[in-house]
Amino acid sequence: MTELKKLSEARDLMRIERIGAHSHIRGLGLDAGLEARAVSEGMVGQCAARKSAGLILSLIKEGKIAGRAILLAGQPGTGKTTVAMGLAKSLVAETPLATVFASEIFSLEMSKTEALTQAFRKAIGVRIKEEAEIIEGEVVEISIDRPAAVAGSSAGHFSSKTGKLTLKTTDMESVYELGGKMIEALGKEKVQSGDVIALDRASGKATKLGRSITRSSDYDATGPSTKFVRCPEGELQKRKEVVHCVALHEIDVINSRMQGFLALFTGVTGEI
Ligand SMILES: Nc1ncnc2c1ncn2[C@@H]1O[C@H](COP(=O)(O)OP(=O)(O)OP(=O)(O)O)[C@@H](O)[C@H]1O
Repeated sequence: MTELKKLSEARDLMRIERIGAHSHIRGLGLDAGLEARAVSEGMVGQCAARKSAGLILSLIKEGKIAGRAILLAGQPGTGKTTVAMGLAKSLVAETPLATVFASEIFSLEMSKTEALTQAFRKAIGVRIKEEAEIIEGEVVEISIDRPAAVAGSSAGHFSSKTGKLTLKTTDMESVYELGGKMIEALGKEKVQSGDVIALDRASGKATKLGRSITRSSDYDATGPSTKFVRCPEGELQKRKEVVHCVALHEIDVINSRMQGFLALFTGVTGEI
């Protein structure tokens, strides 16, 4: 199920997490008694502030501080944003952390009300559960045809490619026609024969679950990150529950696009 959760990450369609000044923060670094450890989860020192934030954290978890605000005050660069981020990371992994810059509020392009509304909606995350049709199996063969480049189009244009993907489980084997979108997704994941993959037909997402155990002796040069998994059993096509975690602002952005909100769930074409 943990592998399948990966498929549900709709957020990477829209949000790119860049390495920044706060990327090393993974939590508040507190022990079970909410005391701050000297060095933990990317945090160093500032034990009193972290302990206080831990108190707020327990109030949030108990649902006793809804609708209230906390003001952190201090000299520039003393770790106010860091504590806020540690707090967000200590809640569930998908807790959104929205930052607002003064230049966004005092902007000629956007009204102050709009900028603040967006900031609030960026800070509210929702979980959307849906049942998705997933194809899960071991890759027997993958072949991609690259037609000769047409004048005027870029040579590596994905949509002009077609291909075939043979997948098997312990009980069955099937050949699927591949569309441009899925070829791109498989290419990104560097899928090759012997990999066990899960394909989300609707969103055109491919997830590599690992290499099949039966192929473990094929290569002697496998990295430490190579995970060996069993070839799936039963039907290739399965219905699984997928959870999308999105901020209200992201739903607003999708809604303002041509395809609308359904673009989150449905693919553009019927092919996989
Ligand atoms: N306790 C800490 N442990 C580890 N890194 C820290 C800690 N406090 C601050 N930092 C790091 O110091 C830098 C500045 O911290 P931060 O941006 O949180 O300060 P700030 O008070 O929000 O600043 P400003 O007032 O300018 O917004 C960041 O790179 C942050 O990761």
